[in-house]
Amino acid sequence: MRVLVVTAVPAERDAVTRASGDVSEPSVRRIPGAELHRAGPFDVLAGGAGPAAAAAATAFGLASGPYGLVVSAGIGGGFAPVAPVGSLVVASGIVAADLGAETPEGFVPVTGLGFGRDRFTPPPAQVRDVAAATGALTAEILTVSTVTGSAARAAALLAAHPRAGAEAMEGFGVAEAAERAGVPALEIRAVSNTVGPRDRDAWRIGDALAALTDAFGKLVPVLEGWTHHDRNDS
Ligand SMILES: O=C(O)c1cccc(C(=O)CC[C@H]2O[C@@H](n3cnc4c(=O)[nH]cnc43)[C@H](O)[C@@H]2O)c1
Repeated sequence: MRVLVVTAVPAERDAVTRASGDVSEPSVRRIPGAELHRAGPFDVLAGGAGPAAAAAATAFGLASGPYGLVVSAGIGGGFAPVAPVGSLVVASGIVAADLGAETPEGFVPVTGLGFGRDRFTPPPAQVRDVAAATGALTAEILTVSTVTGSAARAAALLAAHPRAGAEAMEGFGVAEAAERAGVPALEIRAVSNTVGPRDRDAWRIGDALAALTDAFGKLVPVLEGWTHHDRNDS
């Protein structure tokens, strides 16, 4: 099974491609708006930051397929104390945390307004396998368009989403495009910073990128298992 991995920036893409060993001569294919870097079972692209860029890039990536799975991957903010810097989170739910409306009574999600959707649920068996292979925490990952920068906003997000482990900016866009293409989607985040008051100097991007490489290395045999399982089922 080939897997499309969608990151925001090239540094995250390269952290994933490094997982499959020798990438001195990466195989690169141009698709509209991005480069697809082939590395073992993964085709990896850096689609840009935010859910809109991620959805567009995922749609073009999937159209170049076929793919059996899409993974939104990269660094992310972790909610303390469950997801410390350097840890890994795999999404049990991919949630658009700021898609809705402010009202006098507070934030109302689009579903409360009577339209749209604000969450996708990745396939639980694959989430379990990823967590077991990588040691990732399983929790909801919030998609936000604005990086959280205060303790008050972090607390409000956790109050609204008590099962949240991390936030990032692309997962919901990737999942939306994948759903429309009929392909299952996962989200995996390596925690580079704690969600809360902004302190860019405290971000441990190098450690998080190393954790991402390590995680995708551990996923290669897991994917082979899924592929064999698929074959045995057919
Ligand atoms: O400056 C660098 O070297 C560098 C290397 C890799 C990645 C970056 C990014 O800035 C990636 C942006 C990407 O990261 C996600 N992210 C990370 N922390 C948070 C957060 O606390 N809240 C929301 N998103 C976060 C997000 O998906 C961004 O698109 C820089």
